[in-house]
Amino acid sequence: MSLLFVATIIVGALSYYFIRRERRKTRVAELEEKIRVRTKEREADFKWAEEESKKISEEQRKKIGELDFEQLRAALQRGDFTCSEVVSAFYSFALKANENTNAVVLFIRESRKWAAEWDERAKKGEKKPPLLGVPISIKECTSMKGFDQTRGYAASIHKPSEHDAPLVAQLKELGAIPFVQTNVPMSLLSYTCGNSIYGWTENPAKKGRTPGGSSGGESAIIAAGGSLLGVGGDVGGSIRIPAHYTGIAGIKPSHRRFSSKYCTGSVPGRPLINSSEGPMAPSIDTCAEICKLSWSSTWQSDHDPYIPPVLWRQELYEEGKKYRIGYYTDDGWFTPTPGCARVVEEAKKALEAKGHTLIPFHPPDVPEINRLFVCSVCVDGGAYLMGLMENDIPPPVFLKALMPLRVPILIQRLAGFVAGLLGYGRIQKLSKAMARSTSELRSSYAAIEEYRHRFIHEMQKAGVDILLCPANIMPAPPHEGPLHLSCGVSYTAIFNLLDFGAGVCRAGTWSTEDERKLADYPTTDIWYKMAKDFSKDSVGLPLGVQVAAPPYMEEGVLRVLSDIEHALKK
Ligand SMILES: CCCCCC/C=C\CCCCCCCC(=O)NCCO
Repeated sequence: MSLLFVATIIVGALSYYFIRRERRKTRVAELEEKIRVRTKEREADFKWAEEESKKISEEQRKKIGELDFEQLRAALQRGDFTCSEVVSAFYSFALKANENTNAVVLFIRESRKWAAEWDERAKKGEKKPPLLGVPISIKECTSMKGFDQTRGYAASIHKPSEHDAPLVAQLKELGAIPFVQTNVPMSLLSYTCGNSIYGWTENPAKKGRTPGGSSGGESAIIAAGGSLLGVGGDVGGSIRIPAHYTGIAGIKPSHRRFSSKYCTGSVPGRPLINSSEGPMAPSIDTCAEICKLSWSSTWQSDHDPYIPPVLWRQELYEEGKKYRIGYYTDDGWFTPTPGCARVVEEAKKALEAKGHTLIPFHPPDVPEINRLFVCSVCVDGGAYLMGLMENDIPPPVFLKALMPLRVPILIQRLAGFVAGLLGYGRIQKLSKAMARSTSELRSSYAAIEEYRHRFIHEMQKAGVDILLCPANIMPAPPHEGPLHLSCGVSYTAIFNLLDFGAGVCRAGTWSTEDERKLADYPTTDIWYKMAKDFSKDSVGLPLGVQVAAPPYMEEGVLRVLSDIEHALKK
């Protein structure tokens, strides 16, 4: 009897195992087929773009390629080039940029039609909108009607969106022409850039290094000259870290300045830590111009009543406006590698020279805030992410990164306790990040709400309006680096948790002196060792600084970044 029982259990377990294995095989085959089809569509798209790019003379293309954003905009307004000529030129710039970066996901073929329509209207003498004919690149997960927002999941191929994201829709009405979709990391919850559908995106400054993420396709195409303006999104640094790694600029406004309607985030249903769309461009002045145009009317709140009708506040952006700026180079959680702190000191001096007042500021309790961020950005301990990944075919390093989340929460904490006994306090701290119950989740949310008021109070006490700090702990690391160092986003994630507006502009370059000083960088735990390792051999890589301010003060952030960029950008 008992033998029969044991045999039944074994047969049952084996059948379950084999059925699951077969199901998985069938699923993988289905997903691989989807990727094969998408790869063919992508190749066809690139051929199409190549043909279309020939519809302009070499001489015209060269002239267009020499223009920056403002010059191109003015040339289009004057009618020096038609929108169709400009879009043709940008197909070729994007293809060229893609050769070394693999930033482009798909071309938006309707751009050809939109350009022709604007040309037609201009011919009829209609009033020209302010962004007439300016081509813009769009992060893959930003809703575009008729296009997939896969977020790197093969399962989401051929499930096109029915709507444009509000920021895209508004930019289109202002005359801009979305012409290309750009790459993201699978899940979006990482600051690298790669997935099984489209592969890895390279940093144009150095092969083998990431352009950052999740808006890494955007930063790469812009830094490589394939686009003059892009739309990214940011829930923990996804606009700002790519800007820092590639030497461009970007701003994540506080989340109720642009509507997020129709935007597919990394973890839907997440309160408090929200994703914000925002502009990315070679210069912060372009980002400022886009914010100004967008907030010069109540378009966003007219289309999404959850957005308060806060208009552009020119008085905060006025050239010559002086601010009291709190600055720090170390947040008390993760000491940045040398160049990343040095550029903050240089930006501080440049701002003082412009007449701003710089005051040392210590953000309170960042280690605890980092723990609360990880808890709240995942919400359910990683269950949603793991569900999607298990039903898909992630690059192996993504599975490795998710491994700690597969361990039951009690074991995570026990392992953290042991790490604490061995002197690895930071690891112990993060091992307590995931909520074990809704009651723990609620108390994390309560702690975030309380922290927001405490932080503002600290700023008021110190008499500062705006903050200056590093953009990230290191210069652009190798592709897999961010997946091993998810805890390396404290400098950016804090401003998502606070819901501040925050932006980054270029402030310098990793130098031989930074490389030499790296020898003294701490190696007190595995995370510091990795950051040190990933920062090696970085001479010549771009470095940015970050500026942040409480909600609805984005104009001040843009003013300070512009002052830094003009003083320091080489
Ligand atoms: C892919 C592995 C995920 C592991 C989960 C680790 C938990 C927390 C990591 C936080 C990292 C945040 C990076 C944020 C990137 C970002 O801003 N994405 C924008 C999405 O719209």
